[in-house]
Amino acid sequence: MSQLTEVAANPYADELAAAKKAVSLAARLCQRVQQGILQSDIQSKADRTPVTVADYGSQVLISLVLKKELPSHSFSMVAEEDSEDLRKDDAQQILEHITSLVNETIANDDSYNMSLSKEDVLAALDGGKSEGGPSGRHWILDPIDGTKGFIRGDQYAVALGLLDEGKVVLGVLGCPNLPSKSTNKHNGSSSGDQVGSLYFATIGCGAKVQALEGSEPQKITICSVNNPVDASFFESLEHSKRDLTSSIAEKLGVQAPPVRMDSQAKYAALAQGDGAIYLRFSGKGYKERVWDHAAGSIIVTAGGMVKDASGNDLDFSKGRYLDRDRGIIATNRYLMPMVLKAVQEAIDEEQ
Ligand SMILES: Nc1ncnc2c1ncn2[C@@H]1O[C@H](COP(=O)(O)OS(=O)(=O)O)[C@@H](OP(=O)(O)O)[C@H]1O
Ligand SMILES: [Mg+2]
Ligand SMILES: [Mg+2]
Ligand SMILES: [Mg+2]
Repeated sequence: MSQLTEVAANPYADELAAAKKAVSLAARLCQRVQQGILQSDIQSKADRTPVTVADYGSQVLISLVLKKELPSHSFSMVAEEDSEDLRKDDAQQILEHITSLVNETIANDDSYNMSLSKEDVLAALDGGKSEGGPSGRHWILDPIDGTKGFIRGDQYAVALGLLDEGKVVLGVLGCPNLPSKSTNKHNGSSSGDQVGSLYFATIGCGAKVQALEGSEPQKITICSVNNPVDASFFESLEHSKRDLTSSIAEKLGVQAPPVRMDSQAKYAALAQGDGAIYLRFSGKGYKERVWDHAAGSIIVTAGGMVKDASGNDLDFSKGRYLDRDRGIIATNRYLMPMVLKAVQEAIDEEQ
């Protein structure tokens, strides 16, 4: 397809190309850090959740690449991290470390001839303080989703979405540790799946996967199981109300044990047909953040459905938090009505 035809078919082709480039570069930084992560690379945030040099480095690189690749676009970003903790006196060493990680990642790639100062790094981080909302365009970024999984050496995702007039129109998920069925199918490999994939979708154009290091994109499809007895479900490793999800699974007659996985890699795995259902029910009072679902949900909705517990679409237009009714359910269109019914019954019984 010529570039002109591609732009006509996909009005977000330029943004998609920039987002894929940004996420790939950030994933490279993350992979390097995960291989040799030290206790001194990890900090604790005010809400007691962890953040690492790679979360910060990834956010800096992504904002940098998006600005470089889309110079004529206005820039607004809703991102998880900010510079506050790094501006403290005792954070100077870690800030230096982040700055050199970012500069080394740029130097190892041929695209940009530049070097960032510590001030540039702080300013790039604060470019993610937008409130988002229902009008205009806003990037939505989780520079590392599943930081706990990242630290453990397990699954994590670099998750970038684009909100346009309150709707998610594009999503890219870099999943360095997730095996991709689709890329494997086409490279003829029989000795295990290709690990390290880039999943992406733009509204109305389906979802695809390619190797993080670059390969021909392949379409992915959600599984077509229509009997819940044959379905398996994903849930979070640490933030899941297991009593509720097991009650839902029991009502559905699901036989397989839950697949517990960190991060939006769950959405990617679901979108490529590795399982049939993703149930996300967090503790009472926890408000979901838009960056934990924007990229993942559009990759699933390309072939499946993502709803809240009342069967409504997720509303990303309300700022940094998701306006939703208890719980998130992702599955194919055959299973969704049955899952929603089981969810309602399980919630009613719980009350
Ligand atoms: N209490 C509570 N309940 C629900 N969700 C929470 C909670 N605390 C944090 N978070 C958010 O969960 C994000 C990670 O989601 P996961 O699906 O990877 O969870 S888990 O780590 O597997 O449990 C995680 O994203 P990252 O901070 O990007 O890792 C948080 O935004
Ligand atoms: Mg997250
Ligand atoms: Mg994060
Ligand atoms: Mg976090």
